[in-house]
Amino acid sequence: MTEALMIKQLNYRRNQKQLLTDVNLTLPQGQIVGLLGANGAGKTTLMRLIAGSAVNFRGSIQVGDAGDAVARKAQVSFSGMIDGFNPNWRVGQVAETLAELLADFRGEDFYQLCDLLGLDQKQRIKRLSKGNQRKLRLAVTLSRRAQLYLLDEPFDGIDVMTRKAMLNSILKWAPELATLVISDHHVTDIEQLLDQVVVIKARTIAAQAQADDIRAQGQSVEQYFESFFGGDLDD
Ligand SMILES: Nc1ncnc2c1ncn2[C@@H]1O[C@H](COP(=O)(O)OP(=O)(O)OP(=O)(O)O)[C@@H](O)[C@H]1O
Repeated sequence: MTEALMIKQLNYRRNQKQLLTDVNLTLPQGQIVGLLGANGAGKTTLMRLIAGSAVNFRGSIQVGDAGDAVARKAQVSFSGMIDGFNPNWRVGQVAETLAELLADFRGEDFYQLCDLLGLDQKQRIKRLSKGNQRKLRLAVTLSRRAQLYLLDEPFDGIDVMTRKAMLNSILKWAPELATLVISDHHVTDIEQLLDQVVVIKARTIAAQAQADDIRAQGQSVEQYFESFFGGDLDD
């Protein structure tokens, strides 16, 4: 079986700073994976590298059959993709533009997701509240047909009701065979979704485990995650 993601000996430096060291990670198809780490651990950096938004690393990153950054961009739907958009655009314009740029963008899915999440097509990006900006990111990310979805802290600053709507969207819209990686440092937000947990600490992968195995040992995913930090969430 083709793995969804295979990373070997990934090392990445920026501005004379080592950001990731000897990262090895393999993820199977069809799982929801929590990428858990403290602030500054390297979650966003790792996602940008996988998505092909950051380059010039050592080692290899393979998404399905796609190895180079251009090929990976076509296989990975990354929530950070929206960061370069014109803040004056309206929500509807985002969809129109993406439909022109990306062969795998599904406008119908996007409009349905917007309805489900209560997003107004006519609102300009810059006028959206923080929560609505997070919803837009989620809608854009899930509206692509990709092998791998990377959701970078989708629930940051999100209230409980909105979080429920977003969790439902993820469960409903994530294609069965795709793999979803969700980064977070508040494990409780995503614990119920997770099949697998990857802990990133000190610039590398500290652990990888199936959520069911953690629970079978009488621990919650949150307790498991916290056990790597001894109550101190510094990376
Ligand atoms: N271009 C860069 N040059 C130098 N350092 C960088 C650069 N980009 C990120 N960093 C540093 O790399 C580290 C990892 O950052 P990253 O954003 O990947 O962490 P994170 O785990 O996503 O954190 P958070 O949970 O706070 O979002 C941080 O110390 C950050 O300051």
